[in-house]
Amino acid sequence: MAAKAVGPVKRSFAPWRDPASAPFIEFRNVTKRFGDFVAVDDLTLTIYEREFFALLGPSGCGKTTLMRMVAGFDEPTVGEVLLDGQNLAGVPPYRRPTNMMFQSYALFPHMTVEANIAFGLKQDRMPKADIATRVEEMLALVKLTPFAKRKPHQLSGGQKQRVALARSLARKPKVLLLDEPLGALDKKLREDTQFELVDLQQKLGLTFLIVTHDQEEAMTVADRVAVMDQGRIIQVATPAEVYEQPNSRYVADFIGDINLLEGRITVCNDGFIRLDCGVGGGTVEVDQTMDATPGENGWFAIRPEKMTLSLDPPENPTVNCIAGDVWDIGYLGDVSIYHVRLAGGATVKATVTNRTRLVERPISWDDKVWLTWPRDAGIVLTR
Ligand SMILES: Nc1ncnc2c1ncn2[C@@H]1O[C@H](COP(=O)(O)OP(=O)(O)OP(=O)(O)O)[C@@H](O)[C@H]1O
Repeated sequence: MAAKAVGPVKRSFAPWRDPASAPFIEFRNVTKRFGDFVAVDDLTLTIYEREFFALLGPSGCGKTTLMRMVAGFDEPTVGEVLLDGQNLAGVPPYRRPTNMMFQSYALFPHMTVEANIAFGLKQDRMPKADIATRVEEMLALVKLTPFAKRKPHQLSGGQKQRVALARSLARKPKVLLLDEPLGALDKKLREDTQFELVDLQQKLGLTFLIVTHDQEEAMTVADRVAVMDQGRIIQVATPAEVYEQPNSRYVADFIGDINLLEGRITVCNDGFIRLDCGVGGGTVEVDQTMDATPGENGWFAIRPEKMTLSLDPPENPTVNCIAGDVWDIGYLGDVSIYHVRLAGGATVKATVTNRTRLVERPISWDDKVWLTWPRDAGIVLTR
């Protein structure tokens, strides 16, 4: 993910920081077992109204199961799921103010776009005239008015995705549940659609819960992200927080690219930590406040784009400076990723932005280089 910007700049919306905010979706000590297998493990989570919330994690970590418990396709084995203060236990899916949009879209192939959008409304026995108005409104919302009479096979992947979205929104759910909604789209269309989704969510003022294993997608669309592992939430925070202040090696490593150097904490004062990373990493000093004791093991975590690579040694190389040899260079166009092998044998990645069009490579294979960084560039993790 390199030095990519962290999502669109969002409104100043942060109900999770306000103790007076009422929870909207609440998981209270929820466990979900399938036979002996624990898919969700004693999980507690609060999501707020109008939030765009992303569940992120590797395959099988329980993301979809969580979402299905909101939709009513699964019930918790233990614990409660509440929506707007109401316990959802026993409420069937069609009685819940939620709608789930699947990756496959599940459009009816023999029906036109407008008939697909109208389907749920007919089932709800909405008066015909109202259905027509609502369908028109939804078509305009997803910019598909000219395609109303087409069948799904006459649409592109992105258009089908928008029909599915219009159909999910037609019944005006309070919560839209999106399970890998953009999985079928190519990268470029996917990126455009992510911004459209955010736009739509803000325009409608709805709560969106998205499941994805694409971390860039989660970072782009979400107000907050929950990073999951084996049925548990490891960290819930804004995209910038999970990127800049991961609470563990698991989160640091799952989101973007990161270098982890193991060491021993030698000094830990208020706002300052020193770590001895041995021959490979040298002495690291970090501006950070944390609970740790000298002597404890720690990991210095730093993103590749936060290191400066140089052919010349720095003037005062006592801390936050390591030397190594360029072992590999990955040219990605916008940036190059340098793999630098340290004396101890470990490899560190550093990203260099290719600002000029020059194909000249000032730093090349086997060059001896120095990596430096400021004291606020990385963080120390103890788990
Ligand atoms: N109906 C079921 N019966 C038995 N096991 C299930 C059932 N549904 C899910 N599981 C198991 O629970 C775990 C979590 O599944 P879930 O679908 O929630 O994962 P996920 O994080 O959404 O994964 P993916 O990203 O692959 O969709 C998996 O190991 C899965 O095999």
